[in-house]
Amino acid sequence: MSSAYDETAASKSPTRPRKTEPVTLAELAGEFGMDVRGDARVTGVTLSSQRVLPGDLYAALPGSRAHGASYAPGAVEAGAVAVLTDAAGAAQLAAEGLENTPLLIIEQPRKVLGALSARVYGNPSDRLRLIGVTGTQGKTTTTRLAESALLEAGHRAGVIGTVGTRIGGHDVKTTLTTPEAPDLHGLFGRMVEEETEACAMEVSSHALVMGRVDGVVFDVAVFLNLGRDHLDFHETVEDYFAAKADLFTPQRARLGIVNIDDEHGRRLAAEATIPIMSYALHDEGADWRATDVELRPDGSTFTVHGPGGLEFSAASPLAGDYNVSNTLAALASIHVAYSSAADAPEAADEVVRSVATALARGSGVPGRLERVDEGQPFTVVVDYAHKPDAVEAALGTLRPLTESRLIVVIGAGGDRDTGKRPIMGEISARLADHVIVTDDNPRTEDAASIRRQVLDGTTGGTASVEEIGDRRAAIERAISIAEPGDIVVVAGKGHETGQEINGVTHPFDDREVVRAALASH
Ligand SMILES: CC(=O)N[C@H]1[C@@H](OP(=O)(O)OP(=O)(O)OC[C@H]2O[C@@H](n3ccc(=O)[nH]c3=O)[C@H](O)[C@@H]2O)O[C@H](CO)[C@@H](O)[C@@H]1O[C@H](C)C(=O)N[C@@H](C)C(=O)N[C@H](CCC(=O)O)C(=O)O
Ligand SMILES: Nc1ncnc2c1ncn2[C@@H]1O[C@H](COP(=O)(O)OP(=O)(O)OP(=O)(O)O)[C@@H](O)[C@H]1O
Ligand SMILES: N[C@H](CCC[C@H](N)C(=O)O)C(=O)O
Ligand SMILES: [Mg+2]
Repeated sequence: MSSAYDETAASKSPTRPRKTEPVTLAELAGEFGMDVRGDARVTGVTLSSQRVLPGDLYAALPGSRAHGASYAPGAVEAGAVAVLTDAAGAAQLAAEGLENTPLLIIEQPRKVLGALSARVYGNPSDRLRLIGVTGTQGKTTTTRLAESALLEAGHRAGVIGTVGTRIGGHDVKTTLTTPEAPDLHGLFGRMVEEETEACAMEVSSHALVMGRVDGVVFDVAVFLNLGRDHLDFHETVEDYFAAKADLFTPQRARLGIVNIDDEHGRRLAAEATIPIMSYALHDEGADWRATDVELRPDGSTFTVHGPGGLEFSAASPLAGDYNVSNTLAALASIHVAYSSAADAPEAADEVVRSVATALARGSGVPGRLERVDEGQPFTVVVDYAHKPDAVEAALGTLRPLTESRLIVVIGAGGDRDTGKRPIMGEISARLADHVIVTDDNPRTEDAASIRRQVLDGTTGGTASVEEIGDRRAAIERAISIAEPGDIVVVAGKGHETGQEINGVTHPFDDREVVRAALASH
């Protein structure tokens, strides 16, 4: 290995390994069946011209807005030593005056991108205990719980998902829930360098369809549930199920942990082509069960029953029975991840017992039933519920915990599935006492029209309803009317720190806005 590579910009980027063994275009072309023009020694891969580091292979892929080849000149300027593209991209490069740039050419380059990225970074995922979590609801919660409890129990753990990435307990900024394959394998490479043992990551259905987890074989894949979501991206629920089910095939995972309380989970357990272990709160036939469940406003305790008579107690820092289900999934997947052939037979039992004890010491999950407490005589909770099942779950959990009134501030995001809007309005007006319909991220849509669609759903409910478009004003109003014993829920944005309106993201954090409102209450 040349020590020069330690001097590259990669050594300063926390999203990449500091050191990689250079690989030549000729080697990559041979291994992945690509045409090659010229040669270069590649030390990294990226899909984004804006994140090129010197020595990178820039993957110029066709997209929905542009062909990546249009950004190749910028990529080369930033230090890319070669470009991976298709025939159309190669022609575009020539037209842009980049005819001498070393090239790898293949039809459908996205199909090789995952395996190629893994190769460039030295297949780091093979050296991690990898947990991949899919489902409509609960991915962030489950992965973050797994990571924080592993850390608390003394294991070096990482997590990748909607709230970003953490390596050894340190935040690393990533933007997609499931990063693109080159970024993902780079992150794994860094995790291996940081001596990470285990990584829990969210696998979105977009990621599966777009090949973002290609080149990864998960030690354990987890299926939480399937509800209404992303019907803007997947044409039918059947397509959406098929996208998620693809994770439970031998090329993607060695074993599946599946929630059989969920209708689609039962179907997956029957149809999957890898070994499956089931978990459930309600189905007594499941391999992993939780009994003696005690739900409190600030968390829950329960007894876990696993295979082979394994039994231990667990205490989760999160309220709600759905979070008991998420926690059970996290514990079962940790047990599987620590039960590889190379481990001593009892090792996984020991790990999962200590993790279950550590859970309550771990942090909660940002923006998931997150309480904002400034000593006020009522409760304020910020929750990322932005889909019908999530609104139902969060409000359904808080309703029986409410001594007086349940006040909900809610909206819906623009440029996303429109069908969910009235359903979210209906659920709010049925479960809450007072609903304030406001803006979420309008994106490029007319905010008033989105609110109208949410309001349309509220008409048959028992709650009183008002409309305040400005989200800050809506939150201030909710706080101003709250009385002792009330619970105020601010739904939809959770951990988000910005509000996107017409392409501009304005700083906005529900938790901070609540704190400011409480200060002047
Ligand atoms: C539908 C979708 O997922 N699109 C993703 C896709 O876009 P695209 O293929 O259409 O790309 P494009 O914008 O036409 O650009 C073409 C190419 O030029 C490149 N480019 C573009 C601009 C530039 O300056 N430089 C540059 O190199 C792009 O990286 C891309 O490779 O490839 C892009 C590059 O990686 C992604 O940023 C983009 O995600 C967009 C931003 C997105 O919003 N994705 C969401 C829907 C998403 O993936 N969400 C899921 C889960 C959500 C959930 O369940 O909650 C997630 O995993 O995050
Ligand atoms: N198992 C569950 N069943 C139903 N609702 C849930 C469950 N877990 C979490 N929720 C609700 O869904 C919201 C989002 O949870 P979380 O962020 O963990 O899910 P996610 O799958 O990562 O979502 P996203 O795809 O939007 O990132 C929570 O704030 C809560 O309201
Ligand atoms: N990953 C989700 C986040 C939605 C968050 C919510 N605040 C909204 O804007 O709808 C999406 O992009 O669909
Ligand atoms: Mg998530």
